[in-house]
Amino acid sequence: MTAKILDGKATAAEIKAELKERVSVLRERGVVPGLGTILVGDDPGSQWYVAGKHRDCAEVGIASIRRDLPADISQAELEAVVEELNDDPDCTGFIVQLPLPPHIDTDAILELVDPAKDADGLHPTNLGRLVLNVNRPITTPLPCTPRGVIDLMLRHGIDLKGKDVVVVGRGVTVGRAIGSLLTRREFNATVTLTHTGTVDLDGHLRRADIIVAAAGVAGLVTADNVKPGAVVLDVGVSRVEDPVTGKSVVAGDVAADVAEVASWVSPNPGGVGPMTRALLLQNVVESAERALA
Ligand SMILES: Nc1nc2c(c(=O)[nH]1)N[C@@H](CN(C=O)c1ccc(C(=O)N[C@@H](CCC(=O)O)C(=O)O)cc1)CN2
Repeated sequence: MTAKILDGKATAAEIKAELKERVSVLRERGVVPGLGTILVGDDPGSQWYVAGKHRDCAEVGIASIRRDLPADISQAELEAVVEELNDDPDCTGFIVQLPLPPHIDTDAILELVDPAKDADGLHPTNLGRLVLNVNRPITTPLPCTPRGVIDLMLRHGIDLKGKDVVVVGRGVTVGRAIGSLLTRREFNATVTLTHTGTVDLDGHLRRADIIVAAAGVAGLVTADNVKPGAVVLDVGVSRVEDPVTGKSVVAGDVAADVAEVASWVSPNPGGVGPMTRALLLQNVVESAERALA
């Protein structure tokens, strides 16, 4: 068996085309959605991700607001920038690029974001509403990566009802949030959240209909621990040394041989990453639509 590809790039392009239409409807009604980004420091990776977010905005007609700040900014100065975007009517949603420098209290910064403008869906109020299952239909932003994972499967015709989903990794942005989404009645999946303390991870993986690997451990999921015909999504990002060039390269959690046993795999890059970017835009558009309703 050779697995089919869950093409995140093509699916994200499809979502962006739909969003472009919705943005032009908003603009006709006098609303210009605007995404703000707050970037602290000069990490090249973070700069690249933020630049990508602004390119995506331009593609669909969302206005961009950038706040690029020095690495030695104080907590109080950064909080003032968050407050400024909370109060800016041109900014309908914004993100604080992570990670922040170690001297900054990240939780305090994220908590200061106006929940209605929380484009990442990571504010405690929005995560709390997700856990309480009170934002149905969607009334507050949802975390982009879990939403992207689910959309990627649904748009490839994969049925989630009654499926055994094993999530590897208990991080807030993916692992914890995806369980709250997938167990909603409209998806009706059964979710097992595994982590570094899980006994017999291989056994869990071998029983899974769907695996969402978000551990950040290169090559953690191999053909040996995947059930034939399973769907495998690779959300992991870690750095490894390329055996040929000796250079540091980005690696996913899923080994290449998984494609020999799975029915579907998401490539990495080109799978969940582009979906995360598209769902960020969708959160911004939905917030603007809600404000208008
Ligand atoms: N405030 C946030 N900070 C961070 C987030 C986030 O969602 N919100 N996630 C990551 C970085 N990130 C977005 O900010 C992000 C990372 C990677 C991709 C992506 O599309 N990756 C490509 C591969 C890129 C490569 O080759 O290096 C892919 O998967 O195809 C999108 C967004 C941490 N910070």
